[in-house]
This record gives sequence, C-alpha cells and structure tokens, in this order.
Amino acid sequence: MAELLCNPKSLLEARRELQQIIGKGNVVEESDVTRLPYLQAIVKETLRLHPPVPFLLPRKVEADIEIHNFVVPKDAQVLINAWAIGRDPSIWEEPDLFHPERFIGSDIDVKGRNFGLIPFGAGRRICPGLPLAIRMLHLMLGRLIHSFVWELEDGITPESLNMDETYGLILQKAQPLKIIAHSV
Ligand code: HEM
Repeated sequence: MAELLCNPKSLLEARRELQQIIGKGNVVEESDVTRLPYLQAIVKETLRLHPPVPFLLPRKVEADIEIHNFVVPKDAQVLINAWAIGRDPSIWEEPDLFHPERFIGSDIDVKGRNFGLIPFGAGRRICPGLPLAIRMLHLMLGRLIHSFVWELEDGITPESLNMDETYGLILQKAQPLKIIAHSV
C-alpha cells in the first residue's frame, strides 16, 4: 500500500484493472486473481523491493565448497541477501524504481525458479507457507484497492512519504503507514 500511494499511477492502473475485471459493487474472490495480471505484478514488484525475510534463513555449510573462486569453509554460516538480489542492477533495470510493468508478459515468479527473485527462498527449505501467503496477499490487496479509495494524510505527498525500512530477521517499514480510506 505504501508503494502504491507513492506511485499513484500504479494505484490507478490497479483500480482500472479491478473495475474492468471485477466490476463495481462486486468483491474480489480468490478465483479472480488469475485474471488480474497487474495486481499479480504489483505483488511481485513489492516482494522484489521489500522481501519480508531479507536474509532468508541462515544456512550452515556441511563441507568446504568453492563457488566462483571463493572457498566457503565447512561450518560457515551463510546468509543470502534476497534484498540485495532484488535490487541488483545486473539483473533488474532501474532496480530502485517501483515498476510493476516489468513483470507484465514475463514468466518470472516468486516460486524459487528465478534466482533474481527469491522472497520465499528456494530449494529444499523454500517457505512452505508460499501458496497460502500468495493467495492471501492477492486477495487482501485486491480487496483493499477495489473496495476503498485511499489517500495520504494531510501534508504528506507521494514524494515526502517516509519509505525507510528497519532490518532484522524481518524487514519492516520504519514508520507505520497512515492512510485514509474512503468508501467507493
Ligand atoms: C509474504 C509472506 C511470507 C514470506 C515472504 C515468507 C518468506 C519465508 C522465507 C524467505 C523463508 C526461508 C526460506 C529459505 O531460507 O530458503 C521462510 C521459511 C518458512 N516459512 Fe515463510 N514466508 C511467508 C509466509 C509464511 C506463511 C503464511 C507460513 C505458514 C503458514 C510460513 C511458514 C514458514 C516456515 C514454517 C518456514 C521454515 C521452513 C524451513 O526452514 O524448512 N511462511 N518463509
């Protein structure tokens, strides 16, 4: 929601898609999500820029291993920086911009097949809650956008909204988002 309020054009495009596919007065259902590519792109773009578990879960190396001329010694603890991978300029064009359109017509997803986008991790320890999380994210976000008109508090503009993050095991917005909902 914070990225959408910072990027009103994306919010407008999401509303347009929902109005066209779901229609005024109808509520978004789980079964609608496959017909909402822009909503899906917003969720991917948000997870790219703001992975909730920025370093995934720590791994421990079982035996010395050489990767790209670096030796990672047995018993080393390895953290994978999914946050930095999501903003790597060698993978993503204009990586710091919120630009959901980059996923339109692309088959990149968050299911651990594309190592440039791993907000749920990958491999044997990939998040087992992924299917539930993905369903809930689309449903909640779709309903929030379709059922209300959102605006920033008085005196706050998209440019001045504080988007700082705090890091720990979980990535959070440093300042809670305060926005006003109007019924449609
Ligand atoms: C947006 C929502 C979520 C995100 C971004 C997320 C992300 C992650 C990540 C990055 C990992 C570590 C994967 C790795 O290190 O390779 C993880 C592990 C895990 N997640 Fe999630 N998760 C989410 C929601 C959920 C939900 C809804 C559940 C349960 C209902 C869940 C249960 C777990 C469990 C049990 C693990 C540990 C798996 C293991 O170590 O074998 N997660 N999650």
